[in-house]
Amino acid sequence: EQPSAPNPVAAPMRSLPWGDLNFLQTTDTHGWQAGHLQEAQYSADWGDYISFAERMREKADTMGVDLLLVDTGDRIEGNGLYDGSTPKGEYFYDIMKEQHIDVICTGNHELYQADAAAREYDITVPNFSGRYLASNLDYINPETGKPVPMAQRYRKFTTKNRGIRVLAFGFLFDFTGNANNTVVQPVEQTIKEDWFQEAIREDVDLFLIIGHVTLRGPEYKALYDAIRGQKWDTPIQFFGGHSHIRNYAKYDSNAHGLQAGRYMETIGWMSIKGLGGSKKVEEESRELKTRSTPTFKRRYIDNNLFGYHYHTGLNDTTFPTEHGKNVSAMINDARKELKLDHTFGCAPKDLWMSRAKYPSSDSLFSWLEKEVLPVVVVNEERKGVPTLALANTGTLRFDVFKGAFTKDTTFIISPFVSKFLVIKDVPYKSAKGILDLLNNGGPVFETSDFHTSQLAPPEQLSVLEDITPATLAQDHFDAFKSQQEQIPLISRSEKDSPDLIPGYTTKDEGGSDGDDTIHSPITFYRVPNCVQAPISFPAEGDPENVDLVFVDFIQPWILMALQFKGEKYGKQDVQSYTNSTLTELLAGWIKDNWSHDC
Ligand SMILES: Nc1ccn([C@@H]2O[C@H](COP(=O)(O)O)[C@@H](O)[C@H]2O)c(=O)n1
Repeated sequence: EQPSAPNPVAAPMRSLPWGDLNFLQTTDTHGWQAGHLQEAQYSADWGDYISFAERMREKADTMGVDLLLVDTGDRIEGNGLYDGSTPKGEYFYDIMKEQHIDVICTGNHELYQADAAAREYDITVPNFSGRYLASNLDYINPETGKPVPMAQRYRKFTTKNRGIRVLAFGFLFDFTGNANNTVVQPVEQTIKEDWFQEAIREDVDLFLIIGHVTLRGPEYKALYDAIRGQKWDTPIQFFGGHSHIRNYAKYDSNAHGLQAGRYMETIGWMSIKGLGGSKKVEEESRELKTRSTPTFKRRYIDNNLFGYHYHTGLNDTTFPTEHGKNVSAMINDARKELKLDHTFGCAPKDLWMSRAKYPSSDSLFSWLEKEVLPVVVVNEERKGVPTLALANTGTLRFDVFKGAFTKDTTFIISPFVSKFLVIKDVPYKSAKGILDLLNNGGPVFETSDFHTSQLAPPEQLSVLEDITPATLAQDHFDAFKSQQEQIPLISRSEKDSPDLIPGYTTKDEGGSDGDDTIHSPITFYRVPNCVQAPISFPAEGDPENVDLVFVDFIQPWILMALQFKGEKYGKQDVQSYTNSTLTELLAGWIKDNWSHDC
């Protein structure tokens, strides 16, 4: 743990089911390798995760089973540990590489910026040489201008203890927002290629598909169909990512998928019992002959030391490995060098992305729209011109907690290098309808690559309905009726069971027993795709024209919406509005408005 991390709190736990082949998964860690320094239940760091993996490997060796680690991308953008240096990731890549990851792939965030994609190719791929897979991704060699595979397309290997023959692929969803030094081939095209068709005809005990892909997205459906077209019953294990949720999919009795959340909150655990393999012990071989299909089990591990001790059966003294401790020290040194604890001000209260309703005084997006945008969206040359300022809600990435607002917090909230752009003097009659179009979509966006869901926080890709106190109460009632595991714990006296900590209460295709820690549930309110602030509007009546100002990420949607409104604007009409990034503007706002000590 980092020195300033809060101590984990004891909670009722579920143990990890072991199989012949076991996995630990990270995904969408977004630079949170220092762990959560304001949330005790996610307070373990990358060093602790290294100790955990090493202790679990020792356990696996003792049991004669195998343990593999996978990471499914989006390792960068979202935390000062990556975003706080120039160039970005100065300390990050060295920290990341200390974990022995067996199969690793790329996420969309590694590809938004050309410099990040180049670092991925030059640093991360060699750091995980032979284990980094890029089944549908090419890098444009800057010297030749020609595409080369980002990394090897697939990997075939045999596990150490059980001799299980694994064929692994590493995919990225059909992403189109990448910088022009990479080429993402749609998965549906890749599966037609000769190398892929030959690979899926190989005789193996398990197909392992890791990807920065949502479990129920069309890409995994295509991959599943392609493999099942050749091998009707070879077990397939999928690992997914991208939508930031804990999730599980059962494609058939022999093909399952796991997705391990986001931001180093969750370590995914997957175990498969009954796989073929050349090194089975005698009695188990007999048992396996009678077993028709393997069994798949999953857990979502809260990333904290209480859980790590619980799952390894070790304690403060016996748990940490030298390697893990050294990596925790590396992270602490990097944080100090980057001055991530430097305080800009003190947040007077919690502001929530999705735990509070929008609009409301506790909503992060109401704060952005009402307090921040009207102050930071300024261009001296356009002073006094009526302006509509728009930002997508996906541009903010995490809650603000009451207390110190540090350099780290600015990147946690707003990691992107997005600046504001302007289209000047847009007729107000057209400009005023843009927000509604972006929020309510409609046919104009359905026919393009620009689905408006890309504007909102990724969690909303999968959480399609509000989770309110009323729905939670109903769930609790339903669970009670069907005698679910959690209920007796919630209703026991404090003496028997500690107060439950609010956190994940996952319901997925595996049921409602996936979380390793039993939590009390939290609310989730969906938010609009974009918010808007009117600035310098006349006291009465509507302006004739407005400056339409927006974060650069949403430019394609803005141009499309304007066209729909009958306005003929193109890229040539878009100009720069601010020199500073939203992150820098936010930091300035905090200094000016919340500058007192906590
Ligand atoms: N410059 C950017 C880049 C991304 N976003 C938002 O993030 C979403 C993707 O996040 P994942 O972690 O799921 O990959 C994207 O859809 C945008 O909402 C942004 O706002 N600005």
